[in-house]
Amino acid sequence: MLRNSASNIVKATYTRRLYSTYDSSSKVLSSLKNKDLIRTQGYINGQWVASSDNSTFEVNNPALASGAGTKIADVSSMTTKDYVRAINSAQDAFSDFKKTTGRYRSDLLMNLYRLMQENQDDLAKLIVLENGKPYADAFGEVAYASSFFQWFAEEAPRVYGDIIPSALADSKILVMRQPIGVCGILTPWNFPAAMITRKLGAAAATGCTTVIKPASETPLSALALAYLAEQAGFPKGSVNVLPSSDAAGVGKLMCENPTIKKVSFTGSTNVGKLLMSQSSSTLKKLSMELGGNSPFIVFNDADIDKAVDGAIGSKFRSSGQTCICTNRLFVHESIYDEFASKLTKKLSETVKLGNGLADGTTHGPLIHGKSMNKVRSHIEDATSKGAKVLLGGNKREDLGVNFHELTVLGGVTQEMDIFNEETFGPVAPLIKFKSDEEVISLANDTDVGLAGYFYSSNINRVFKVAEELQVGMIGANTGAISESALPFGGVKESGFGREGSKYGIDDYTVVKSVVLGGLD
Ligand SMILES: NC(=O)c1ccc[n+]([C@@H]2O[C@H](COP(=O)([O-])OP(=O)(O)OC[C@H]3O[C@@H](n4cnc5c(N)ncnc54)[C@H](O)[C@@H]3O)[C@@H](O)[C@H]2O)c1
Ligand SMILES: O=CCCC(=O)O
Repeated sequence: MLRNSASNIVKATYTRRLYSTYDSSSKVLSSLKNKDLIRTQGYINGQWVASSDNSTFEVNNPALASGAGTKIADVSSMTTKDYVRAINSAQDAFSDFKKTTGRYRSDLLMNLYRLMQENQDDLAKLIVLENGKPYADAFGEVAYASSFFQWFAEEAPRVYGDIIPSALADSKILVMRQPIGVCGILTPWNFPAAMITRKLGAAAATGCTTVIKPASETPLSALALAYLAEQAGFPKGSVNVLPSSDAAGVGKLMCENPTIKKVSFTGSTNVGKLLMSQSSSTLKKLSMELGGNSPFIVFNDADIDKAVDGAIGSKFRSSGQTCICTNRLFVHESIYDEFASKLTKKLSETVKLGNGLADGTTHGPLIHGKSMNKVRSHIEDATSKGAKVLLGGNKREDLGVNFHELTVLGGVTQEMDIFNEETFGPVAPLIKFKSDEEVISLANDTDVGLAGYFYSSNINRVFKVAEELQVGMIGANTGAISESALPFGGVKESGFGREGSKYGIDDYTVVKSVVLGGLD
């Protein structure tokens, strides 16, 4: 589904081993080729340490969310005291790391990229265990995640300054870009590796040091990356990874701590707003990659078969649990019936729900009960207001408590919750439209603006709609936009800052100007 597919980025052999649907998590862990990747303690100042109060939390497999074999591991729950130690060690490390050359940091990042390739199969299995996505998607995520290290390895030696002519004949203005300092990184569970590498790659390329809190649902992938960073030769203190069950306490600390100069967060808009208010006391530089409500528009001149494929990829990737997943599917009234029937037919012929490590699985479970509740409430609200279930519509408790059928709803309108809120689950709501003006206005009728998609064969329409949609990223005639070269980020309440791409460097640097006088 990703343009950075495993086949064209990472050459590691796809050595999938099939598991029975109900194999315990520990059996899968014990099958990993590189057991050193399995880490359950925090990584501070180059050392693996338990939490200062010895507390731990459970990491569970969402595909087996009840019964034997569910628990994957007990992981140290690092306290705010541990975080302060990590922040101080990152500050100590920064004094040397900021002086290293871009070429040196490029080599470190390239080492890490290669190590991820070598361990791609094991890293993918860890992702399946803790996130639930199918193995092929997890394998693709490792490729996608590692591509940020490759990308930023290539950017690290190219963090250029500038020379600006002065108004004074005897002066010149020199502009340099310097690393901002210690960065706090807070990431979600839906891409346990890629949301970290997209931030860590840019930070390390510029000479920043980092303190990383992975989501408590998916700390094992993050700790495996910390181990690989150690192997890649990152100096002690330059990368610290601290799992914790105290998200609110750690978030507040990171925002209020004066040593941390930047916080980068990926997650929901509500938590983003809270972090922004907590950061006001230190005027912290922030990057916010927040929630979306992506429109997907099929115009009457679209190639319908391609639009169906694009919609399936964009809506149901990771069972609808990505921030750029389609949330509202607008279809022109003249092709609505044909599109709806082709979409439901293709889904019913190709989808197999199940454990991500089982043979043939195309879609895995939701992450937890909170997500299931949102999916159920959106379906129930929409059907109570007149929407029709065209496909799916039910839980699949026979597979596990977190499984839900891929669902298509017809006749969705603006009054329904699903139109106005991000479902973050496998429900595609179809909405009919008549004119370009109407659909652009409907698509923009939301407080958030992360991604948008549309299919049209008319080049004039392509430019017009691309200009009119209020989003940070657009897929025109494609439902797959993610790659390291893309400036990733949103507008409106989807946040600010751009990750990946050449712009990704900007958020981790500050501009310093030197007026050089007396040059006559
Ligand atoms: N824009 C993006 O790139 C992107 C990527 C993934 C997810 N998301 C958004 O995230 C949401 C789904 O994920 P979620 O429900 O787990 O989001 P969430 O905001 O609840 O959690 C995201 C992360 O923030 C942490 N967190 C929770 N409360 C916190 C607090 N008070 N202080 C600091 N950290 C805190 C969580 O532990 C987790 O690691 C969706 O809205 C989705 O669009 C956005
Ligand atoms: O969910 C957020 C990130 C999705 C992506 O990078 O493709």
